[in-house]
Formats: sequence, structure tokens, C-alpha cells
Amino acid sequence: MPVGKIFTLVFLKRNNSVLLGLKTRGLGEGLWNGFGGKVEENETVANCARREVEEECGVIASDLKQIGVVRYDLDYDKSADVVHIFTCSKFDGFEKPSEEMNPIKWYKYTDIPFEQMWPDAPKWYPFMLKDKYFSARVIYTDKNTIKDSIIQEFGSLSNALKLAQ
Ligand SMILES: Nc1[nH]c(=O)nc2c1ncn2[C@H]1C[C@H](O)[C@@H](COP(=O)(O)OP(=O)(O)OP(=O)(O)O)O1
Repeated sequence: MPVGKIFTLVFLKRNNSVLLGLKTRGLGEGLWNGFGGKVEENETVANCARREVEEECGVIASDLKQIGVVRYDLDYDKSADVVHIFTCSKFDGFEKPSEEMNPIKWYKYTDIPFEQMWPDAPKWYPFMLKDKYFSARVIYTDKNTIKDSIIQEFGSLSNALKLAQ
């Protein structure tokens, strides 16, 4: 399946909590998620991650670290999306809601609202929360139904990135 869109998704971390926002529009509307969006032309993945965090929750990320990648094969679209997952535990400024993510809320790792998130989230969040490099591949038959998925942990990011290609 050809890769269609490339996205970033960033999780700010503090005191065993992660900052999530409720998406107000577009893809994933009404679901809690990290901050991110489409990688624009002539933009690196890391720069997209930094830009989206600032746009969507108002902080400047200073130690962005890519921790994994998820490839979504969307049977209903005949295309695949790739989402690059980052964590960040140092940032400047105060987090605030935005037009696209409102409200925002710190959730304890043990209290993530999976019932109001994408169905694939519980599969790979444990790796992201533990800072383990990972690669995941998820096949959706429709927007709410996962046909199959595989998640693997890696010792390095470069190996994790190979599975998504
Ligand atoms: N199945 C899925 N599970 C998940 O946890 N996050 C997903 C996902 N599919 C997409 N995402 C993330 C990736 C990205 O951070 C976000 C969607 O990005 P958007 O469509 O909001 O992009 P943009 O902010 O560039 O959009 P616009 O500014 O509205 O054009 O949702």
C-alpha cells in the first residue's frame, strides 16, 4: 500500500503524567491525543513536531526525542499513513489550549482515557510511556475497526524506523 500522509505526534511528559488535548476538528475529532499534524513540504519531521506543539499547546519543546513510528494501513482508503511519535520532558512556557486542542489535561500514566481515544492507542502507548523505541503497524478496515496489528520494541530508533517503510 503506498504511503499517503506523514504526521507527527508529540507527548509532553511531567511527573509520570502526559499532556493530552481533546481534538476539536478534523481527523480524530472528539478524541484525546498528543499534539501533532501533517509534515509540510520542505519541513523535517522534527521541525514539524516542534511547530505543531507550539501551535497546539503553546510551549516550546526543547528536548524532543523520537521514540517510535506507527504505520496505519487504511484498507478503506487504499493508502497508508505514517505517524512519527515523539516524547518531550523539557519545554518552555505554560501549556494552554488552542483552537484545535481544547481542553488540554495532564493524565497520570495509570489514568489515560483510552475509551475516548483512537482504538490503536492502548497497543503502543505502553512503549511510548516507558520510553522504549518501538515500531507498530496497524491495519484498519474502517475508521473504528482494527483488522490486525504488530508492535515491536527495538534497541535503537534507526531499527524501529525500518519496519514503517
Ligand atoms: N490512528 C491514529 N491514532 C493516533 O493515536 N493518532 C493518530 C491516528 N491517525 C492520525 N493520528 C494523529 C496524527 C496527527 O498528530 C493527528 C492528525 O493531524 P491533523 O489532521 O490535525 O493534522 P494538521 O494539524 O496538519 O491538520 P490541519 O491543520 O487541520 O490541516 O492525529
